Amino acid sequence: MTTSEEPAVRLRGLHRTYGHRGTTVRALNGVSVDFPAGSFTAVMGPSGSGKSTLLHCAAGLDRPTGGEVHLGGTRLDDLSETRLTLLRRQRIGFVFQQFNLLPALTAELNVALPLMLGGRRPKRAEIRVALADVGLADRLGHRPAELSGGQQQRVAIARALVTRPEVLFADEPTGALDSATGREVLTLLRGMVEERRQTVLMVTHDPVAAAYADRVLFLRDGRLAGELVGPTPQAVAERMTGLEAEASGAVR
Ligand SMILES: Nc1ncnc2c1ncn2[C@@H]1O[C@H](COP(=O)(O)OP(=O)(O)OP(=O)(O)O)[C@@H](O)[C@H]1O
Repeated sequence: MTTSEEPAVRLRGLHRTYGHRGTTVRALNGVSVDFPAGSFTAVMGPSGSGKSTLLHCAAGLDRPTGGEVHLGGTRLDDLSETRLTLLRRQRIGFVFQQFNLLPALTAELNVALPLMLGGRRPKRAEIRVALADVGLADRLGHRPAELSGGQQQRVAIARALVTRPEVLFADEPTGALDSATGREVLTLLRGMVEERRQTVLMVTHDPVAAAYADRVLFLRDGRLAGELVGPTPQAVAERMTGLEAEASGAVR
């Protein structure tokens, strides 16, 4: 269980290398950071800086090649595949850029699925509440193709939160949405943080999206390259411009 002193997620000396055509890519190169319970953190950085790798390692979707990942009091990086699958199912929620809903299932069944996979027979009422919480009480019987992009992402958020996970990981959750719809989704995530103390960790390219978080972490070449607490879109954009200039070699 997570106690008040314990961060929701703790990363220590995280390394992730990939072998690619005989060369080694260091996607993460020694990242240590804590994500407090009830906090909303955005991760930003130039393309290829390691954002998705960090999110995937922290969520137990990928294994680091070195270092430690702790979720509450549990160390993830050395769990067996079976225990890791179980832990992801019970304690982690994940939202993807492309929603990843099952096209043949209604919104109601998409949301019920994680509970069913966990061996439970979900009560109709709890699925309805989960969908009502994201403003979709009237869309229970719709399939993904019958919903707008923003509505599909809301179903995906309801699905990710129905198990009451300790941490919600979101990889570019507004990347496939127009800016107005994206803002609605971000307002929803912000509300989950404020009303439920939901811990949220989000990768984004968008300074406006990042400014919804309490804190923005910047990555460069697989390492932490600073943070902004209480970010504004302007401050985030300025940092990103600096990092991108460094990444392209314009500044050293
Ligand atoms: N499966 C893989 N095999 C080989 N290299 C990989 C793999 N996944 C990621 N990489 C490399 O690791 C580095 C970090 O990738 P990652 O996807 O984490 O970056 P990112 O910051 O999320 O990028 P983007 O903003 O473009 O999505 C990149 O150089 C990428 O090419």
